[in-house]
Amino acid sequence: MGRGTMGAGAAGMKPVRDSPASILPLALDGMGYAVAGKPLLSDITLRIETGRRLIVMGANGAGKSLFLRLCHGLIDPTTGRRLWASGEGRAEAQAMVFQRPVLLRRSVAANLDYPLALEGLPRAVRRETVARTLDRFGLNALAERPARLLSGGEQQRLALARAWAMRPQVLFLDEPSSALDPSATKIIEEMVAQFSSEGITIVMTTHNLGQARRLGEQVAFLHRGRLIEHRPAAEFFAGPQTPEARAFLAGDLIW
Ligand SMILES: Nc1ncnc2c1ncn2[C@@H]1O[C@H](COP(=O)(O)OP(=O)(O)OP(=O)(O)O)[C@@H](O)[C@H]1O
Repeated sequence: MGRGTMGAGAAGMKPVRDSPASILPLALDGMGYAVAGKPLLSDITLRIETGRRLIVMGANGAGKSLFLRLCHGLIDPTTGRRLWASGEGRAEAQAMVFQRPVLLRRSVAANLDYPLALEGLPRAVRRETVARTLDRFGLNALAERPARLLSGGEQQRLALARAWAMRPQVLFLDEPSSALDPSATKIIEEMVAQFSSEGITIVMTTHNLGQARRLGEQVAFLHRGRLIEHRPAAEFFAGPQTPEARAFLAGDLIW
């Protein structure tokens, strides 16, 4: 893990709120999503366990982004159920980061502060949290820069740092490094691995098979809106059980 890149460790980082009850595991029970009667996701049943790293894979249009959006609660299932252990997936216990980060037209520091303020945290706690987050992720030199003028890699680092500062129990990542070069991708992977080592549950889509191998503990493979494999990553990569997943992995080798 690139300590130099990441700055100071998490030791001493105070949670922004008292230890809340776990919202996980998340059980999806026959979950589906249809638009105008057309099913886009069908009959998804799986459990997302506390502290795991689940990689969601599949070809373009397989339903990966919809899957994340449904889990996170941006949209609701039209069939089946999404059941958090806590009853509700409290918004403050989850975060989502997209392929293209959604940043405010403000400084880097203000982008970190904003969601903390929305949470109603006192100014002193916010100031300390922002300072520690900047320090931890090597963002000090960028603190006063307009966030939207950062490079793509810096913007994504900020988006992940901002999510982390909220101390989520589960982080949904939708192709967080697909627009980035290899060195920026490496930093994003290091951040994800650190979050995971702190106990944050990771649910992530990626088209990068190397990344899926490096970060995945479990793989959920979607094909045309259906979950056709859900297994430990090592088993999945050693021998996918379905012809669709085999073809997908073979395609990557040919590429
Ligand atoms: N609101 C919507 N209305 C109609 N169709 C939709 C809607 N949202 C998504 N779709 C369709 O559902 C399918 C799955 O979309 P989704 O974005 O989840 O795919 P994906 O696996 O993330 O693909 P990619 O790898 O290209 O990002 C696609 O065919 C998409 O066009």
